[in-house]
Amino acid sequence: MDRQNEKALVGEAAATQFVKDGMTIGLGTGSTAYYVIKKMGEMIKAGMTLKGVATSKATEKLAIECGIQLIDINEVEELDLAIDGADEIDANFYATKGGGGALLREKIIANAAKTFIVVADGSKKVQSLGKFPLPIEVVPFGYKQTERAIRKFGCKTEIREKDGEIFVTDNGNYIVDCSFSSIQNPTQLQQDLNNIVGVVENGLFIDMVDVLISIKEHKEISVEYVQN
Ligand SMILES: O=C[C@H](O)[C@H](O)[C@H](O)COP(=O)(O)O
Repeated sequence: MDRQNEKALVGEAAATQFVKDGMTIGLGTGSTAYYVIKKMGEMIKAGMTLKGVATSKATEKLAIECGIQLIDINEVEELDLAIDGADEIDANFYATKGGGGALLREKIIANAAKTFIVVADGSKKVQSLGKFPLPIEVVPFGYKQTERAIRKFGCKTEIREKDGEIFVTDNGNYIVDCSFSSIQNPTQLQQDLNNIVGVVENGLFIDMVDVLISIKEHKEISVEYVQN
């Protein structure tokens, strides 16, 4: 099975198996979450009533195209589910996110959800996190100072760019992409990174994933429930 098919399969499985009539859902960002949102659009056309909270402006646009009624995160106390992709996920179900720059809103929305579901093609499962650069959202003021402070944790850093310009997140911030050869203690690292002045949030999602829907050996869907 190729990667695109895997993304479609896990995304559609998340929607059909977990999304129920009347729910309010956190809508993820990226090429895997895309299939969840598309499927939800079909479910609404077939008669279901659903509301969504978007994790990015790109997702907002897609959700509107799919006929999903969007509400503001501040209008709800909690969400029934949030369904989102990941850049990497390890055997402890610790994930990294933010490849698309949406990590801050994604983390706020995942935290607000009763159940946080990650949908991941087979390539996302890793022994230890760190092969994919870890995104960290920082405020623009003094970003080079913040970047230097991040580097003290043993990574190479790059300020993310798009079309030759510094990439700006939906929140008006920058992203520092951090290459660690391997992240040894993700729990400690996420705390240390968030203690740096100028860091808004990091892309480590520790003890947050409740369900992982992925593809086993590039063949079949696997649904794993996590005890947090
Ligand atoms: O900021 C983007 C998100 O964290 C994405 O969910 C993550 O990068 C995975 O994206 P994709 O499903 O496109 O690989």
